[in-house]
Amino acid sequence: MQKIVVEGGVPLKGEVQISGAKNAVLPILCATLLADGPVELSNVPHLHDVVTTVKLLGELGAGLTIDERYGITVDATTVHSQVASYELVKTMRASVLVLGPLLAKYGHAEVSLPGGCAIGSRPVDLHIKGLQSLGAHITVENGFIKARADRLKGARHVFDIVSVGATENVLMAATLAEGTTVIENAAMEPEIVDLAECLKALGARIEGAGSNRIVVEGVDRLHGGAHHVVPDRIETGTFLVAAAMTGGHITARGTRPDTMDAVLDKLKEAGAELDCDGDRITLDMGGRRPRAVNFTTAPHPAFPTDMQAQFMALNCIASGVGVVNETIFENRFMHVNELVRLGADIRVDGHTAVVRGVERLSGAPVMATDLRASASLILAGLVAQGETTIDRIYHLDRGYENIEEKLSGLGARIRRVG
Ligand SMILES: CC(=O)N[C@H]1[C@@H](OP(=O)(O)OP(=O)(O)OC[C@H]2O[C@@H](n3ccc(=O)[nH]c3=O)[C@H](O)[C@@H]2O)O[C@H](CO)[C@@H](O)[C@@H]1O
Ligand SMILES: C=C(OP(=O)(O)O)C(=O)O
Repeated sequence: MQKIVVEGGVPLKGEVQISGAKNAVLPILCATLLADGPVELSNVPHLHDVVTTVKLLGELGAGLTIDERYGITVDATTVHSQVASYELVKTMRASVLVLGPLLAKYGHAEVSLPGGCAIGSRPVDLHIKGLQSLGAHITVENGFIKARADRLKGARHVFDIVSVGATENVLMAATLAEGTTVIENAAMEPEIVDLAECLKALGARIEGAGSNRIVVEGVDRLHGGAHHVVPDRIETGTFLVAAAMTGGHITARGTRPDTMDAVLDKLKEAGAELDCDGDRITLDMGGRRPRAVNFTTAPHPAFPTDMQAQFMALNCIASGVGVVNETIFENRFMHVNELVRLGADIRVDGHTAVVRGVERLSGAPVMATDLRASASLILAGLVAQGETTIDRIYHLDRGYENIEEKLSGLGARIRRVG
């Protein structure tokens, strides 16, 4: 099995190109199922999760063309199956996002339940309730969500709690429903805005994406079109934290500073100097040790759960004590024990982790447990004395494109072995 080996101690310097966002491209690939013509996607990151989604679309019968720059064109006019199998869905939660599009387009869909994952249970009751509000009949049998509707009907739906995935499923389904759908307490993530932009390019009528109230005027059909995927704010944040931890000076290129206020504010609080200029963010730490920061994860625009592990790594070597509250997932502290193996001082009590910064970490073999946990271990390895070997890096390949090449380009001593 492949591993990543990091030798700590180099302050990162230089420029890094940011890829398209995993959490935007996955729902957008699912949305292509709604269109009556080819949909051309650019700025698609080359990630394992993208490969899995493409495989799923292929299994459903969609025509797929991939160009030399990893632009993907999906032609869903040849789709002949409305069943998403367990084999593909189990490896990736985002597969449940074919439910809304298949149901809206074909009047029926069967999608395997995604099941839990390392960071906590991943229920889909909110997805189901939302689609039921649009008139779908849904049962859960033999591990499958089975949905049926002659034609979905627009309705007002108020989400009990903010859910990114459920907002996406209902938004996609509503584009082809009869009449107006109002989604209240909608998720406001930049990836929802990007999905709405793509749907609009295909002829959907949507207002309010990015606010907590989205209004969709259903249309009879969506046509083909083109969309450029939004840059990955979590990948951007991960590189900026890496630079801050190593006392470095880097520029992230091809990103969107306006999508990451909470993260940039925390970096400033940690002592980083930041300069945002168009699609570039420059961070200068000037060799200083970061200050520990307190934060609580919550839906956008608050601090993202997908940056929790990386900032936890920063707190490990910062001056002072940082208190971290995780409110989205019940089990998203899997990286704590691994960081402790590198010499970190962290106490967990329920949803709260108290991190006392130490002067230095020391390299050791560690195990990646999920995607962002893997990233946090690389970041810790970048500042640890000696060699850190990270096992089970397939998690990393789900969500970071060429992370070791990109970090090497910034001067890090990092390599993949095995
Ligand atoms: C609000 C939030 O930060 N969502 C994150 C969540 O999105 P993802 O779409 O996976 O999860 P949701 O936004 O749906 O989950 C938000 C909360 O709602 C609960 N829930 C969700 C669906 C459902 O049917 N029933 C239910 O109870 C979840 O357990 C969770 O506590 O994970 C992604 C991957 O890490 C992140 O990119 C998203 O930012
Ligand atoms: C956990 C993540 O992704 P997923 O919801 O696809 O598991 C993530 O992006 O951090």
